[in-house]
Formats: sequence, C-alpha cells, structure tokens
Amino acid sequence: MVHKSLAFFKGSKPKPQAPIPQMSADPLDALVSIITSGVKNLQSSYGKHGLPVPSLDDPIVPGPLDGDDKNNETVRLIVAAATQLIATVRHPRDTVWEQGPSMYLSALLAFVVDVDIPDILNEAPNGSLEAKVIADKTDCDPLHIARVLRYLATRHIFKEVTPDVFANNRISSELIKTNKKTVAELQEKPLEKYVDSGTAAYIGHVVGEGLPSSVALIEFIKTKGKADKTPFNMAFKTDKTLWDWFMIPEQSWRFGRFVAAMQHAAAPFKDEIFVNAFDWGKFDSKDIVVDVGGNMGTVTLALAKAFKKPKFIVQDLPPVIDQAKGFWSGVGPEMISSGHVELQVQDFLKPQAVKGAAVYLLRFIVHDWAEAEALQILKMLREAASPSSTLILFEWSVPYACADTEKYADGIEVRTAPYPLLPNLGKGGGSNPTFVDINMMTLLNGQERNLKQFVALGEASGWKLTSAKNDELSIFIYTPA
Ligand SMILES: C[S@@+](CC[C@H](N)C(=O)[O-])C[C@H]1O[C@@H](n2cnc3c(N)ncnc32)[C@H](O)[C@@H]1O
Repeated sequence: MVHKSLAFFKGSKPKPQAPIPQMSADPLDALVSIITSGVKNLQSSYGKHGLPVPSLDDPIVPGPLDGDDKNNETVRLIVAAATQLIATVRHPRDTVWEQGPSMYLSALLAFVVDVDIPDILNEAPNGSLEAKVIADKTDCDPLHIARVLRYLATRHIFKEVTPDVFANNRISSELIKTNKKTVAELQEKPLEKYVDSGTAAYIGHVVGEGLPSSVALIEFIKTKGKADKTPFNMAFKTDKTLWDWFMIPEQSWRFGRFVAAMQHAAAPFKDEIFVNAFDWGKFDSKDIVVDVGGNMGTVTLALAKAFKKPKFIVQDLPPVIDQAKGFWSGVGPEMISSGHVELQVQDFLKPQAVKGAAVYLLRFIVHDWAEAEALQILKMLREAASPSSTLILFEWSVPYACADTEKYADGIEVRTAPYPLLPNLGKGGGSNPTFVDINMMTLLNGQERNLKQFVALGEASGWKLTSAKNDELSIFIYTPA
C-alpha cells in the first residue's frame, strides 16, 4: 500500500505521475535508480545505529528500526521497483510458469507450520538439523522433508546449510510460534498450538481455510457467484457462513486460530494511527465509543490507553467476547473493573443496542461482507445513531493499478507513487489489499473497496463520507447524511 509520506494530494485533481527529478525517463534506469537510492537510504539508516541491514541468513532479532515509518516506506519502494524490474526483464513464460503454481508455496508453508519445523529448528542445539532428524521429529518421510525444505530454501525461506541440512533464516524464523511453547508442548496439544502463535496462526488460517476454497473460486466466478454462497461453502460443503461454521464445536480450534491470526495481523498497526485518526479528546465520560465487531478490542485498547474519557464498548460474537475477557484480564483489568471499557455481545446484523454513541468505529468489518450485508451493518448503526454521531471505518482501500481519475471532495486523499511505479505500488503496496480482496471474495463473498465505493456505500446507508485519510490503513470518517 502506498504510504502516507509518498506523494499525496487532496481534492479532485489527480496529479499526473511525474518522473523523479534527475531520474532517467527510461523505465529500467528509473527502476534501478529507485532501488539503488532505497538501499543506500536503508544502509545509512541502519548505519546511524551502528548496524548493518539485517542479513537474510540470520533469524530475526528485535531491532531499533522495527516499525520505522521511513524505512517501511523505503522498503515498499524497493519492493515495488524490484518486482517491476523482474517483471520487465524476465521472459513472460518464466514469470507465468513461476507464479502459476503458487499453491505449492501456500501448501508447503502451511505444512511446515503445522508440523512445527521452524520451532524444531529453533530448538536445535546448533540451529540446524539433517532432514532425516527433522523427519523423525515430525513423523514424516526424510526425502519429503528435504524436498519441501529445498523448495522453500530456493525461495529464501529456510536455508540449506550443507546438503540436506537445514536451518531457519530471517524469513522462516518469522514462522516460529510466538507463544513460547516448547515443541513437546506444541505437539502434545496440537489443537491449541495456534493460540497466540503470531504469523503461524495467520498462515494456518489463510491457507487452512483459503487454499481448499480457492479451488472453488474459478467455478464461483464463472457462474457470477451463483454456484453457491461462497467458494468456502463449496469447498467445505457447508451452507453456513464462515462465522457460523467457526462456531460449530468441532471447528472452534479454527476460530481460536482465526482470532489469533487477526490479533497478530493487527499488531503492526501503531497506536498512533487510531489515536491520531480523530479528535477523541473532545469527549467526556458520558460519551460512548463502540468498537463494532471489535474482536479482542485492540483498537479500543490503543484509544483507552490514550484517553481516560469517553467510555469504550467492544462488541463481538459470544465466543470472541469470551476470548476477549481473557485478553483484557492480561492487558487492562483495571479498565474493565472501572467501567472505562466494557465487553459486550452484539450481532451487528441486528439492531444496535447502544443508541446515540458518539462514535461507532469498525476496523476490517465491512470488507468481510457483500454489498447487502455491508449496507445492513451500516444501516443498523445509522438507525442507532444520533445526529451528532460519527462513523469511522478503518479499512484497506484498494487503489486502482492506474491513476485514479475520479473527482473527490476536498478532505479525501488519493494515493499515488513515483514514475514508473504503479500508482498502487504493485507488490510493494497493492498486493496486500488485493490479496485480502480476493481472500474476502473466497471465504465470505466480501470485498475490499476503492475510494469511490466507500463514498457509494455511505450514500446508500445514510452516511456522508466527509474525510478519507491514508495511513498504514485508510481511515474513512462519515457523518449522518
Ligand atoms: C476481520 S475481523 C475484525 C476484527 C476487529 N475489528 C479488528 O480489526 O481486529 C471481523 C470480526 O467480526 C466479527 N463478527 C463476524 N460476524 C459478526 C456478527 N454478525 N456480529 C458481530 N461480530 C461479528 C468476528 O468475530 C471478527 O471478530
């Protein structure tokens, strides 16, 4: 996603993409120049801390530049330019042959996470193990293990240290479960291994539910979505929505994994995104902010830490609110006991219990739903709202892969990027929202929306979009129309 500090403009007139000064108009030269200056910036930024840019060979260790906005922006530009450079110079056949069978990458990532290989290597005394030892510990065939790890090492995930001996590298170490369980503990209770496990839970969910469902996607699209409710319904042979299916007792471990995945996916968002999104300081203790479909309530946590007033209510489905009670007993029991934060069961497709809230905020909710349900959710809130209520959506917005030629009101920001990059930064920025968009279609018949669609969604549900800001994610602020 294009970052805030890249070229931005407000209002109705999109700026043409201007070549970066002193940069050749030749696209290859311009791409190389973006990469070269980006790498120099990274080296200098790490150099100021007396550090080299982290090596791909070593497992991740926390560093002073983790989450640094400027570095993140530089990395996005390097990724966008490097991907475009590869796409330009490589023979199209090779690109298609390589990218087409990406399902093997998904399947093998889910496999290594499922049998705890990153954790096993992490426990190895010298950090590496022969494939046959890994096979013993995972009850798999040694040749299979070597082939899987070599496939991944070839893609820079794991390292083949000597023939058939593998170790974690920077990328595979991201898959070590962060719940600090030993391999013996993980293997003793496999259904609980994903709770608090970080990226492992994310891969477990997106591949576990997504990969089988993706097979049905082709039929779903070819029948204009009439083949069944969702590709997920077709793949898992169920009529239930993903949410209702998650609530079946035998799938509850998947719901736990999903909740852990969401919590982890939300973790990189800095508190300031939410704190600075709106003037929360103007509220007093009688005012209520409702975090609708709030999951664990991580947005609320950021706000409640920063503002003693207003009162916050986190709403979600019953099993999630149960899990949230455990979460809050760890992160803020005093906020619960004082009533500063309340956890509440509320189905957002039904009439909203909290009337006249100062703010209804929803992060990553409307993208889960097709138009009819997304409208229903927002209409329920509109019915409960008072004239002074505000609706805030925190969502990915999916920028076009070309310049946005729509005319927008002042206060609505549009993203762009330097020549010759795609305006949505391609894989440097656009891939996450476009991946989530297709994931939403596959699992929920939901969709990521672009700016124009966010305006229209408000108009059809009684809300007027008054401001759209771009940070790590987009912030849409509506008032009652
Ligand atoms: C993609 S997650 C987003 C969670 C949270 N807003 C966040 O950003 O971390 C969607 C949330 O919607 C909740 N949800 C799904 N259907 C719901 C419903 N009918 N009523 C209330 N919450 C629901 C899920 O339990 C899940 O926590």
